[in-house]
Amino acid sequence: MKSLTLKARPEAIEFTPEQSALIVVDMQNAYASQGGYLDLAGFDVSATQPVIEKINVAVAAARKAGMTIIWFQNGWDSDYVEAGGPGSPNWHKSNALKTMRSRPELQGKLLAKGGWDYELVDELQPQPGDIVLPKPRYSGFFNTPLDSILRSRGIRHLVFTGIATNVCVESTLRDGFFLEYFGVVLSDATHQAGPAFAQQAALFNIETFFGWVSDVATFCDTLAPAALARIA
Ligand SMILES: NC(=O)N/C=C\C(=O)O
Repeated sequence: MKSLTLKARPEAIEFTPEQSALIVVDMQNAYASQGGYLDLAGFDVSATQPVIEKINVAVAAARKAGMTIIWFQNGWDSDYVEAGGPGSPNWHKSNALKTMRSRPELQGKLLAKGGWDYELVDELQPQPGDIVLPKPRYSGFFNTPLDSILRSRGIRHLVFTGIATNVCVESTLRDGFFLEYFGVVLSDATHQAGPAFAQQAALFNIETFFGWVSDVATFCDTLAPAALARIA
């Protein structure tokens, strides 16, 4: 296995594709489509289409180079037992749950397994061999088998894409940092929930304290020799 050097901020980082995962965070209608949860809760999702396209490019390059692809889907059972009741901070802070409480006609629709809001967007669909993980909270490490899956495969580097940069992407990357994973965000394959400064702040935090920041073109250029070597 040959290690590659990815140009990134604040400095380049070495990784081996076979020991790295491309993580796609919550690219569901809830987060990326008009009429989905974020849109209904008042967040701007008008600029998510380019992000979807960039993620498709990054996923294809990662797959060709032999990286593991992991897709997260955020949400709960349709009775919202997994969301927690008033005894859970999630019940108080989740804007999906709050939106449904203020608009009862939406009850059972937002982030509920089996519904359109929960589904991944049509343009981004897992392929055989990819790993799809449901998650009940912002961090992909919480109450999921992510850590075991990564450790059993010897994966130490996590490349992040998805929505939202400042919530589930950052939460998962931070938890990964504490578990000794090296986290890299591809900034143009992510989008924030909230104003543009939320994206800038999340990327600042990641590049300064928790990980590295690169972009899809640089990632694909770096992987190209590994993909060619696998074909040859
Ligand atoms: N996927 C996310 O980053 N989610 C952000 C907010 C939420 O799920 O309420």
